[in-house]
Amino acid sequence: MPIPADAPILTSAAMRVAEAACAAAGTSLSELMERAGAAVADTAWRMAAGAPILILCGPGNNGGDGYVAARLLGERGAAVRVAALAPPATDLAKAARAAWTGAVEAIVDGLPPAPLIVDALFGVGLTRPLADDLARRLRGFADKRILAVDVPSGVDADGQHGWEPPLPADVTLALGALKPAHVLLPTARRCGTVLLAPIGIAADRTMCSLPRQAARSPDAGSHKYNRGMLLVRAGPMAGAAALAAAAGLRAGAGYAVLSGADEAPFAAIIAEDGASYAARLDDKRLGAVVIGPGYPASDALGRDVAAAIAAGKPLVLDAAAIDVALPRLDGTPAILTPHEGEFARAFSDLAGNKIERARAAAERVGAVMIYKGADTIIAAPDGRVVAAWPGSPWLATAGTGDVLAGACGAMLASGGDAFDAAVAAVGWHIDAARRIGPGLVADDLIRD
Ligand SMILES: NC(=O)C1=CN([C@@H]2O[C@H](COP(=O)(O)OP(=O)(O)OC[C@H]3O[C@@H](n4cnc5c(N)ncnc54)[C@H](O)[C@@H]3O)[C@@H](O)[C@H]2O)[C@@H](O)CC1
Ligand SMILES: Nc1ncnc2c1ncn2[C@@H]1O[C@H](COP(=O)(O)OP(=O)(O)O)[C@@H](O)[C@H]1O
Ligand SMILES: [K+]
Repeated sequence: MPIPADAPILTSAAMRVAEAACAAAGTSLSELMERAGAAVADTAWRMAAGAPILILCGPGNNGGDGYVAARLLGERGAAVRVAALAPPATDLAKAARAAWTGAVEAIVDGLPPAPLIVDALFGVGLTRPLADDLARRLRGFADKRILAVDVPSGVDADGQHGWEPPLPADVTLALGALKPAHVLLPTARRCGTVLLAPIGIAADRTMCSLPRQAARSPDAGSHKYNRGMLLVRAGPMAGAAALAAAAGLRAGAGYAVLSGADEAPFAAIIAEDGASYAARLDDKRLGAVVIGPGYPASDALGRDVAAAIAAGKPLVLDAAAIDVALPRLDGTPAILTPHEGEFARAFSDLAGNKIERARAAAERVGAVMIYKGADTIIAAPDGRVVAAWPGSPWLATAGTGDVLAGACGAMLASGGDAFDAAVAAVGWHIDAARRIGPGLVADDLIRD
């Protein structure tokens, strides 16, 4: 399901800080609610296309947005009804309720539905799961078009609890910024198409969704070495390392060496005996080393990882190489690419949602983390985060992680910040997968 690219992601606490800063700078909270309600009204107007609309309002400011939207839709001539769970409890919601001159029905069994339901029950203020009765009544509307205001009600916006909403949305209109729940499973898949209403808050950009243009292009000043010389160290399953090396070239490396393999998928890749590995690590032109694809834990892996760390070159560590390297990374610029199982093994003590765990792991290791999965999170030791939801589910097939490791190597080898390199690699990987689509096998990503 689509999500706005390069959009800020704020927790509920950060939203309240941004809201207060806005108020301090002269924009009243009622103006923010008016803008939010206007954005809800516009989206509902387009989704309803003339059909009747039922707006479900909660007691807080999420409900307030619903009352504002009802008033504006009524002024436009839409057939709009309002049903409330409880009287408004905040001053802003009370004022918004008072300005709605129509009837307010109760959310009870038998409440007549409408083709479009606007869910303005709870937003970032939800503190516990919805009551069973309410959840059951909401499920009764599941066959209607659903527009969720900020988040589908019942979802914990911060993504701390994976509470499932009784009424998954077709469209979720995020107010001011995305929230963690829009980009983390299991809730992200309940939000439908996520749209962003920029209501005028100045959102911190430490956490963002994936930028649209992530791939890098060569220019007139490029040559094979400054585009990046990549060394991929093969283990016993040389095919995985070959995929990584080929992906490295496809993703923009100028030169790829596959060490410890007899053959490579492209003639352009230099496949050579592992005996020259140490000499390759010493090559001043070498931009990055990838190690881990197809290389299970063994003494040999330990030696090869240690040599790469000692060489001080930027590293991409995948699979078993992650565990081997962990205690001794020591400031070497690196990208680690664990999937769920590898992350759990290496960072079993970390708690919190996937963003918090990825961040804590990055900070602990002093390296960039690509915590893979359908809701991939990229985290830097300084706290920066990019969330890559929704990716491409066609990537759920063997070997695509090896391809990603190679792409990371390519981006890292061309120089610059390891976090930017990781973001570029994840973007390249997802773009390539989307171009291929149905039937994708990992080899397609390198033939592309
Ligand atoms: N922060 C901002 O910058 C803006 C926020 N706005 C809206 O305000 C919302 C947040 O408003 P609030 O903080 O008032 O919070 P909510 O409206 O999300 O809900 C809070 C209310 O629900 C009650 N509650 C929480 N969990 C419940 C449960 N499980 N069952 C029953 N009652 C429950 C609380 O006691 C409180 O009365 C946002 O999601 C957004 O829709 C917008 O008006 C515009 C600007
Ligand atoms: N359901 C999914 N939706 C989107 N991307 C996925 C999904 N499942 C896996 N991926 C992506 O596919 C890749 C799989 O990597 P990994 O698990 O290491 O596989 P392998 O070791 O077989 O190469 C990762 O980039 C991951 O983010
Ligand atoms: K809502």
